[in-house]
Amino acid sequence: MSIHKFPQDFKWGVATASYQIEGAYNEDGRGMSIWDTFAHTPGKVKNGDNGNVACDSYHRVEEDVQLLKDLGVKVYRFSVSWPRVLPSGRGEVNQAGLDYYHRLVDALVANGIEPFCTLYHWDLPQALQDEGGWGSRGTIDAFAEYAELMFNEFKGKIKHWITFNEPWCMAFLSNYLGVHAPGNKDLQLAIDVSHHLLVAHGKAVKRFRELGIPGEIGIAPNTAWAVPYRNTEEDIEACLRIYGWSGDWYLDPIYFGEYPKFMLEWYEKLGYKPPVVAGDMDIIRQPIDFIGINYYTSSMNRYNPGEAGGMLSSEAVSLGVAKTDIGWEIYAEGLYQLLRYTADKYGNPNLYITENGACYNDGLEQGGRIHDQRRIDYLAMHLIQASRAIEDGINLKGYMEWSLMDNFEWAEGYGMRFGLVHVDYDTLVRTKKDSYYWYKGVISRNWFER
Ligand SMILES: OC[C@@H]1[C@@H](O)[C@H](O)[C@@H](O)c2[nH]c(CCc3ccccc3)c[n+]21
Repeated sequence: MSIHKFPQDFKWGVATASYQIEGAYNEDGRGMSIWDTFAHTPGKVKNGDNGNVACDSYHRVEEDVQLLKDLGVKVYRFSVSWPRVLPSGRGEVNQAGLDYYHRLVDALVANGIEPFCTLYHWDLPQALQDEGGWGSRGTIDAFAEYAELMFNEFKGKIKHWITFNEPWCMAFLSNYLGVHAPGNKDLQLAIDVSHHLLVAHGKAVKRFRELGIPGEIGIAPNTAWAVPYRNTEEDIEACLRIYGWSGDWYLDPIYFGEYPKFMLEWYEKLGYKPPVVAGDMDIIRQPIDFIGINYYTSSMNRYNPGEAGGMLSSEAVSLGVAKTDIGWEIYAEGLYQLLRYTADKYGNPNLYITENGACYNDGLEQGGRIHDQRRIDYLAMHLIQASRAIEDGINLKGYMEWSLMDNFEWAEGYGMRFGLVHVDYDTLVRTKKDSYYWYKGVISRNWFER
């Protein structure tokens, strides 16, 4: 057994997202989002689940903040529902929507918890989608206006801001693979969406600086690590394309003002390229204060130019390790390698792990306890790698576990549970799982033994 320690000021937290927990989808003036439309479309979400009610967090601010306080977190990462504050995406503000976030933020601050606000976690106002959504350059300025509204409204209260959660999901999972809202399957559209969201990110960061908003701002790509099947150039390059797809494609324009050459050449070989307009790259490359790392799993990849290799000619081969209940392989070493790669490539910037967690669908046992030992094991394995990264000089400043509570797991619906707290979706009763108590201990001690 060894002791794994963390720095004194390490920001321990948990994360959630608006569409996954709030519910109240048509209350108090909230406008429709693309996820309301998508989830209401038969066949898109397992069991026909949707976020109409979710965890009903819109009506349970005090109850949820009490869960956070009991857990002892220093930060709480949540996201804002853009259509709740701007029902049509731009123009008229819905004061009741802003009031909800004021209630949440004020309760957090009153309990000594720092709000960590994601401006966009996938719930685009449907009104903007009707005008082309992220495939249209018009959405860029709509986002910048939304961001400015939130910066001014919460100036001094919210000091940690994330523009976008997982650009790859916004672009490729949603517009090339068609798995998420709005469900398109168009590679050029996905490349257009990537570019437009990057310009929108840059404009928001620029306004953040110009407005003199106190605090820090960053972006949270989902970056999957990839291990080469054989130590050959072909397999290594197949891996480079995998994390280039979801990581470098977004971070290189921000840090270097240009798309990664190897990915540009790959797309151009297929006949695709980003719709760059003069001046875009200078807007995108506004300096940011941190990178949010969302890490869950890794893959082993090998070069395969055939069908199995897909658009990137990179085929995933099983790592031969245990999987969580959603089928993702458990590979904690990949977190360290990803942190190392990111630190080395982008000049050791401040990093937060903005998401890390596991899907285990353990249910309520007699006596109302939930023995999710597998989640505890998963978290411990990954926190060991986080502690190792810090000892190696990587500027990892915090860790936000996904997720505070079971919630709407996108296309998987409510069948996949990631929470430290169990939610009974019939009664909405919250029940702390064993992992909640374990994580509470880690936070209070700032170390753990394993
Ligand atoms: O799937 C668990 C969580 C989601 O609930 C979060 O909203 C989202 O930020 C998030 N990202 C990832 C990794 C990328 C991914 C997203 C969705 C589906 C499959 C993989 C896992 N998760």
